[in-house]
Amino acid sequence: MGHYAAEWDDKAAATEITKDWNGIDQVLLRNPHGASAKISLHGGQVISWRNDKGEELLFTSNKAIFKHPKSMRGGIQICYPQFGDCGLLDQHGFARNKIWVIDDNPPPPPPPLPTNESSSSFGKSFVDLLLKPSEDDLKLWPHSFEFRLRVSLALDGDLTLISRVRNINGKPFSFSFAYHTYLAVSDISEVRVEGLETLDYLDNLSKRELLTEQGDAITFESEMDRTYLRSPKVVAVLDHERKRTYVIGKEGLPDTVVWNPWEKKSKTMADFGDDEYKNMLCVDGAALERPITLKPGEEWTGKLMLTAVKSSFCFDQLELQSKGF
Ligand SMILES: O=P(O)(O)OC[C@H]1O[C@@H](O)[C@H](O)[C@@H](O)[C@@H]1O
Repeated sequence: MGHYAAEWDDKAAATEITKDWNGIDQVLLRNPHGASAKISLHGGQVISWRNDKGEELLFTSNKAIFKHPKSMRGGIQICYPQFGDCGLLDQHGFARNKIWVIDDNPPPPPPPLPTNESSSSFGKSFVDLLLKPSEDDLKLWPHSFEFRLRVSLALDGDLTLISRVRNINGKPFSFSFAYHTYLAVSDISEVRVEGLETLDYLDNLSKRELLTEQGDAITFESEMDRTYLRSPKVVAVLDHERKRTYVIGKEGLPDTVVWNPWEKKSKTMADFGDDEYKNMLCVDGAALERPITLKPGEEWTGKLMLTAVKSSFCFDQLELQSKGF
């Protein structure tokens, strides 16, 4: 097992494989300070991310349906090769409903930057999952690809997901992509999203009408389903009641989706509690407006980095730079 997880300096156990609700393998990443992440091979879905106090940072519905092949409501879902219903495939594409495999012999992580103390803690415990299309997938979407998903947990508890999609087809193909990320929040009415002010967005609640964000930070008082276009590399979600800030960093992912179903839609979702909209917010790093096109042999990389800090913490530019953003 140790060959796909780099060892911690203090030799604390870094990974463990157990079974999920369907008897499908899941990988537990742990760091020596008690932070952890759980990834199911079902969908390559991150199903838990806990800080060093054992607090769960991702939302999972109490009514989630844990039954293959449907993806579970919550965590971080991989939406590929289609986002939403903009295409011929099922909603959000097939990747989230497939069984991925662990790569027992992954390429090593890049060496830490010598000048930078905190980056040396980056990506020490990781797993690489692979997805290749089945014959049935190729009937629906006739493009051969290899999808490598690396999930890493750092010493400071940061969670990083790196997706690499390679075209192993004879012809170019295009796809859209999102990390559909369910953040756990204490009360959606007390939550603010910073970093998306003044941006153009597509309002998915009104036929993808193109609008411009007018307000300061985004706050919530009704259903929201928007795709912010060409958003910055870093967006922050402030949970005032819990005094927690999520910092969402991204690379290769120009867009950001913000989704909360609110009360009426919640009641129509079989795998979601009527009041659970109060305790979640989806903020997805995504590539939607302009689909990614890969020529034969080309590879695309999309990276998401999640940090959860106390709201009093000042996440200044230097800190971001030290983490590679
Ligand atoms: O119920 P699903 O397929 O997981 O999708 C949930 C939501 O996911 C969001 O990302 C979309 O913007 C919404 O339109 C969608 O309703």
